Amino acid sequence: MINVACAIIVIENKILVTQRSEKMKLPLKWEFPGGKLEENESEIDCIKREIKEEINIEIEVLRKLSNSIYDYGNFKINLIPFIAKHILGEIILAEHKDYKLLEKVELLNLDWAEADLPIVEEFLKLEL
Ligand SMILES: Nc1nc2c([nH]c(=O)n2[C@H]2C[C@H](O)[C@@H](COP(=O)(O)OP(=O)(O)OP(=O)(O)O)O2)c(=O)[nH]1
Repeated sequence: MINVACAIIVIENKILVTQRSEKMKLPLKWEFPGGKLEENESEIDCIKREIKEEINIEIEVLRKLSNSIYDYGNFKINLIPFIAKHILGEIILAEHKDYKLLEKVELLNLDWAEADLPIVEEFLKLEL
């Protein structure tokens, strides 16, 4: 099982979502940006590092949501979600095809990576 941290990043009351590129696994699916934990790396360090690497911004982590464990068949993932806020920097995509800043209700309309669906649902139930 691979451990992947991801971040629901709030920027001026909108939620940042990113689209995987054609070349990545799960091509063109929407996700919360993030990536795999490295050896001996904390979940928080991982998500801050991945967000800086992938979308060029610095975040402050606010809280953790429930992990989502999902079996894609050829690999199994433990997806570790955090809510975070944007602190510094402009969005520059290093790997993703696209991004959107959406209202909460708009999150339901995306073609999500399957593992993200329970996270989207938990997030939508929160007061924010
Ligand atoms: N970053 C991120 N990955 C997710 C989410 N949901 C989901 O199923 N995944 C999957 C897609 C990837 O297989 C894995 C994250 O790995 P990654 O983005 O660091 O690496 P990758 O698969 O693109 O690259 P690689 O395995 O080919 O080296 O987790 C999500 O919300 N965010």
